[in-house]
Amino acid sequence: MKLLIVVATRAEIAPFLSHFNLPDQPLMETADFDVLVTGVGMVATAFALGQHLDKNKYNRVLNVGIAGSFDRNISLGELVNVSADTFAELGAEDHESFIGIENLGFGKSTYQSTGNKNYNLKTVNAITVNKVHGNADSIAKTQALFAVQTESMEGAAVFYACSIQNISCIQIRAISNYVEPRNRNNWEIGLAVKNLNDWLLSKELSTI
Ligand SMILES: O=C(O)c1cccc(C(=O)CC[C@H]2O[C@@H](n3cnc4c(=O)[nH]cnc43)[C@H](O)[C@@H]2O)c1
Repeated sequence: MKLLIVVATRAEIAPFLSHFNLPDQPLMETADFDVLVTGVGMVATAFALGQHLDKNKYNRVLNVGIAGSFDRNISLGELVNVSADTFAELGAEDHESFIGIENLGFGKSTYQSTGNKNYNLKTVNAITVNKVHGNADSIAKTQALFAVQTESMEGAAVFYACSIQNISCIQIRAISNYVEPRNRNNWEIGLAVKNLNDWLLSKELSTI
């Protein structure tokens, strides 16, 4: 059995894929690891990963990608290890309040990494969203509700699929931007992608 690397877009791990000369297709298989490119967002990720894990066995899943940070103590380009990830929009609005899915009695919204190791990275809690934050009011409301450090559009979906399939799963993200009123000029996608790929290429993948 081997490692499955899950990523939303090919661009986020292009240097890694080039290094191993992997073809431009959603699933890339090697002797030591496979790479699944799911598409952006929790729906695309849960479907692609669920379908794949149903027919293929792995001993570990590694979700990688870029992410936004609420926490200004985390530098742009820095890598973080996400230990818990919450579907932030799952629930109901109740006038000015929000009722989480737990309190509605329909399940749970937070999923954990499993089999985590010490990678010498900051460990953070995250949310997963359908809509990238870019409005001051909604950012303030979200921070008051969840008090997490980072957000992505896929992380909780990967943890969810792995928990159903009982597969060990970790999530490493490189911070490309702060969660703030939208200003695409402030995003450092190139730096985040470089640092993420340098980290991946520095690792003996079988030890992750
Ligand atoms: O142009 C945009 O507005 C834009 C919005 C989200 C993502 C992108 C990407 O190019 C990469 C896709 C990937 O990025 C993750 N991501 C990065 N920053 C954030 C964030 O602040 N909030 C949520 N997700 C973020 C996300 O996981 C996407 O899959 C471009």
